[in-house]
Amino acid sequence: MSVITAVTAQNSQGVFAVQDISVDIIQKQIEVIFDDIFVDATKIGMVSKTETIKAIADTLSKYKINNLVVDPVMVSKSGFHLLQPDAKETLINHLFPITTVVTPNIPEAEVITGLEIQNLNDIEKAAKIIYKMGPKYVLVKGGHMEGEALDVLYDGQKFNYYNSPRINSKNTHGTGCTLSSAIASNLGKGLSVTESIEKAKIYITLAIENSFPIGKGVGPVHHFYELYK
Ligand SMILES: Nc1ncnc2c1ncn2[C@@H]1O[C@H](COP(=O)(O)OP(=O)(O)O)[C@@H](O)[C@H]1O
Ligand SMILES: Cc1ncc(COP(=O)(O)O)c(N)n1
Repeated sequence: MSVITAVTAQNSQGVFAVQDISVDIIQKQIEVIFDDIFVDATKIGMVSKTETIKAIADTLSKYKINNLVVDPVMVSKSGFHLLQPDAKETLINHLFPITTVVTPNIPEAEVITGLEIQNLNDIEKAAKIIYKMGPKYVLVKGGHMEGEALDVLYDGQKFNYYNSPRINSKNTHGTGCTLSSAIASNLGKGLSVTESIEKAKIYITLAIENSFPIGKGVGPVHHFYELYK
């Protein structure tokens, strides 16, 4: 089930316009879903602005939500600010405390923590700081680093590492969105957080390997059910 929080005009070359959906309709979309169908897991992606985030957090708080994955989407691959800068604090204060797994990429982890991230040690430092903001697990994704695509999970006590070779492809539009959705789906099926991430990492790696060059810019990753065994 989907709740539309904003409509974007975007293609492989960039994001050209955003229209936010009004708060009343966002709240109603959440209510009619949760009042009707049991929700095993929820994933939140682009949330755009303060009012939207507050509406989501307030409405979700009326329900007993399980397995909330928050992808703190801030800037698209093409450089468009998908989260208004003044909404960052609201995202941290209102959503992080109810989050099961938060999945920042490196630039997002830098904005959230104020740290400059250049190596694994910095990633681990950032994960510890973000953990203190309330989520049960922090997964810092390594797509924006050099070398292997290494994602680092922190659970408040120890780190787990999810590694894959870096695939030489320019078609990586939506890699983070895909990974967080796959993690949420796995949690909804009842897998543990670590198993969910392990399987999601395999899924995104195959989806990038099978991505295709449509459009003039950054093409999409490729999803098909056979990948997801
Ligand atoms: N070129 C690549 N090769 C292999 N894995 C990648 C590549 N780029 C990103 N990934 C993986 O895709 C997932 C999303 O990461 P990332 O691209 O950092 O997120 P975002 O889309 O939020 O910027 C992570 O598991 C990351 O390791
Ligand atoms: C609605 C929406 N959510 C997220 C992204 C980020 O994805 P990417 O960084 O691959 O452009 C996007 N472009 N659009």
